[in-house]
Amino acid sequence: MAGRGGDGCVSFFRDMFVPRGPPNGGDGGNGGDIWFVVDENETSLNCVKRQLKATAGVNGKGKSMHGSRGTDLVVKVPRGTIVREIMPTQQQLCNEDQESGRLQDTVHTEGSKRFLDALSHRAKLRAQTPDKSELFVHYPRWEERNELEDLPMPSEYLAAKWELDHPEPLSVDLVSHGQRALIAKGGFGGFNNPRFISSSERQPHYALRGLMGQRRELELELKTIADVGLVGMPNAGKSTFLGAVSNAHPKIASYPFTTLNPYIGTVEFRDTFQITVADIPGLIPGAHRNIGLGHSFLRHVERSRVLAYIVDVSRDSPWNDLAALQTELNLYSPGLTDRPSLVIANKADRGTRARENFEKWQAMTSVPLVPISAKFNKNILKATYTIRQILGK
Ligand SMILES: Nc1nc2c(ncn2[C@@H]2O[C@H](COP(=O)(O)OP(=O)(O)OP(=O)(O)O)[C@@H](O)[C@H]2O)c(=O)[nH]1
Ligand SMILES: [Mg+2]
Repeated sequence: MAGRGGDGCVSFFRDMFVPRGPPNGGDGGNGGDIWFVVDENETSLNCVKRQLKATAGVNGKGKSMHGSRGTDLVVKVPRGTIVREIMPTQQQLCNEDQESGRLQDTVHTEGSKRFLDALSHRAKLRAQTPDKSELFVHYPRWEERNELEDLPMPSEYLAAKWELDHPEPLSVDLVSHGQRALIAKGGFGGFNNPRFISSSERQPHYALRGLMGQRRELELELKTIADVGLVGMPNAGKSTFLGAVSNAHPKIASYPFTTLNPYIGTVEFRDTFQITVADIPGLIPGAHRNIGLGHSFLRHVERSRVLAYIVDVSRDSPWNDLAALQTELNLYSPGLTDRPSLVIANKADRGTRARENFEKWQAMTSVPLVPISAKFNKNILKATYTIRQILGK
């Protein structure tokens, strides 16, 4: 929720010789806004609190002192964050309608029903337009004397209120470093009493209250954006590969499902060209039935331009592993495997079996196949240059 606007102040100039001077209240400050800003160093949404609140604007004071603006709340989010507004469901809207209609349900006769209809309609209207005098701060003991029914409201106030009452549903995709999005706008700060001076009113004994800040219910989803997405079975060596080619230091271990969260590394070439690579948890056959860690992480490779399949080439018939991976990708999002891709045949250091497998595989496929040993840093450059070549196409 954004900050509430501060109230305007009603006050008058006072001096030893001027007991009733001109009005000199100050305006209330606007409430703080809530902003999201993309920071590429953030990797997860854990940093975003469940409830966000910006500070309120300060009330105006006498001697024309304006209240200061509420401080904006700026929240860092990772690149690839998608923000959506949660709209009230049909059911919730129905409940609200029932609530206001409850009065009617207890009535049976036609005549009294019409009477209660009118009553509840009026109650509804009143709920929408609160007593106008409540929108103002009154000078002590002037509440009764201030006649504000016909007072025109300032256009800035009306515009701010319109915006608050008719919010555009929020839907943004935060894709680049430094990108900002206004998530909730702070409330309008109330006007002071001098602003209400007119030909008919020289001494206004009222000032405007501030408006509430915007309040939104949002859903955040992270769909990582990297140039290359690493896809492979658990233990194939995805994280070892990422560690070998980039500045990242992902956790590596000899058991499956070492990686539990997506990880992004940047590969730097000699000519300063850079590519980002996303390492995600391993995928196993049946992931679409939520076996293993399921499909939930595939959204992190969904937006990659190139898919790099990491396959342990020392396993029996490694091409079956590739087929299984592709099946899972297509079950997650049909057509995902049409994306430019290459196969990185890892663990090529593992004896003759690895070499035989590789040679056999190369003879039967047309996809780029690069043998490497991520662990012993063999042929890594060939792999990164092949990726760069595919990206350039
Ligand atoms: N011999 C050999 N072992 C490797 C090679 N690359 C990785 N390994 C080993 O394979 C094991 C798994 O490596 P990881 O990089 O953690 O595999 P991963 O694909 O990230 O696994 P998950 O995160 O569990 O999906 C580790 O014990 C590595 O040391 C390689 O090129 N040769
Ligand atoms: Mg891993």
